[in-house]
Amino acid sequence: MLNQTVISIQNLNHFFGEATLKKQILFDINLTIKAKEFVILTGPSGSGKSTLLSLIGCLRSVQQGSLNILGQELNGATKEQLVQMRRNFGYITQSSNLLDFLTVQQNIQMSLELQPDFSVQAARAKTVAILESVGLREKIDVYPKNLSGGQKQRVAIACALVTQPKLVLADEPTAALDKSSGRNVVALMHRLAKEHNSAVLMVTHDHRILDLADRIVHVEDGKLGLALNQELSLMLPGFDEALLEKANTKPTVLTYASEEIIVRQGEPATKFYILLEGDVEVFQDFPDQPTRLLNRLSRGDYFGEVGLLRGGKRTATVRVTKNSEVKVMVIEEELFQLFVNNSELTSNDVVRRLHQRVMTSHLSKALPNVDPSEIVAIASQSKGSQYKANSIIVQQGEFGDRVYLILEGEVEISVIDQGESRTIQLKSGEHFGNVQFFDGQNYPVNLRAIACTDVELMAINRDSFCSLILKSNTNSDIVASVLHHQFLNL
Ligand SMILES: Nc1ncnc2c1ncn2[C@@H]1O[C@H](COP(=O)(O)OP(=O)(O)OP(=O)(O)O)[C@@H](O)[C@H]1O
Repeated sequence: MLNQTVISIQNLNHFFGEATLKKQILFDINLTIKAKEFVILTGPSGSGKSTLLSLIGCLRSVQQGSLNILGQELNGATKEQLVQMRRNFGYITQSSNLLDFLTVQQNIQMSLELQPDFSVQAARAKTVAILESVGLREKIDVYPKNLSGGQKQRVAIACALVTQPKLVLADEPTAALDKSSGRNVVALMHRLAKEHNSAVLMVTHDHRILDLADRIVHVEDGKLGLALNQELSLMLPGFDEALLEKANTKPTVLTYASEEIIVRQGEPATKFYILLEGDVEVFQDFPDQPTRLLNRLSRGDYFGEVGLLRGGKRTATVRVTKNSEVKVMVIEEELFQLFVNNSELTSNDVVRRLHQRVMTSHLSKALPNVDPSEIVAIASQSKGSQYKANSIIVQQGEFGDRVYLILEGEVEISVIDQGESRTIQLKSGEHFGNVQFFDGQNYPVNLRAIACTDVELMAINRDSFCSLILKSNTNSDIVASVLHHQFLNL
């Protein structure tokens, strides 16, 4: 049910006008949308978005090509069949199109009256429930003129979703709203559509809500494509369109099938990848250990930066998750460096993720029994920091509320143990911290840490680190040895 195809369009063309005035508006459109997907349709004015939406909404007849909705072919459908099909849809337009002479409840009830199993009692219960989910239960008997713009749109969402439609079509639903109400309205629509298993196709020019989409498609001159610039601006916060225009290379899109390998550990790194659709898994091979799953990535993630910024070799293998199909935007190294070098925002984001990933890899190696998602969660809360050679990282006597994991460089640790001073050299992948961690108190540290070279570290919150160590305790000997070796017996 969840993977059910709601819309399947193949080779769709559409024309306006007759004879010599005949003009093609849509060209060879291909698009599939599945249940629960939230798809945003963007494109310049006059590019054909509304025409496409009206065809999908069964407000026009298909002229050429295939438009299949919920398993029914609509090329050749009669007017009655189109009307019948529309009952499966919810519509949300720019201005809420509520009827001013009806109360909120009566407006919502109108949507329900078209349903075959309509009953007044059930309709009232459904209306109350949907108004509760849009946060407007107390407005049930109010007339639309007494609602704000954002509240009207929330009622419009209630009208569109109360029938649990398989497909919601939204045309610029935030156009009349300010930034925060616009975003709230779309976030609400997103949540409710997922809860009701509805697919959503939303036309918008509003760039502030693009990150809420599962997928963005773009119409230009009647042709459909992926919205690569919009995707870039979502993933790389300092994306600059002018820079892309000047660059010698442009991003391309590649598709990979279930379980196909996109990058392989050990191979040279020359490209950066942005995940547009589907899911991947990241694996790493460590010497003398079984291959380990490090991370699962989905739309909204990128990968490939570790190899490009560290040593030029792939440090992990990225493989398409079983039964997923993946679309990635591929960016050549030169273009990636251009983005990173020209934007502090992008550079910070990429370096932050790189630190988290190197940390994930080190911790996964040290703690083989911990679920990768727990390590990723702690890595995403940890902070990277850099120290110049000879600088002090931890001063003896400071409070020890964190553990330090060395990502790059070497650190010299001095410990005074029973009146005797001992020194040890730690390197990338090793960690240090307070010896008394495990009784929950903040004791002063009895060690001093100095950077021997330039050093990059991740500071991990003490309690998070302890919880990870304790979760790895399926083999208590390993835990005991990790603790003993890393903290007690320096
Ligand atoms: N009924 C019609 N007869 C002739 N041409 C039309 C008709 N409707 C739309 N067009 C033309 O088709 C093209 C696409 O229009 P459409 O409304 O689909 O664009 P759009 O991308 O939705 O634009 P906007 O973002 O401004 O709403 C435009 O060139 C428009 O002038």
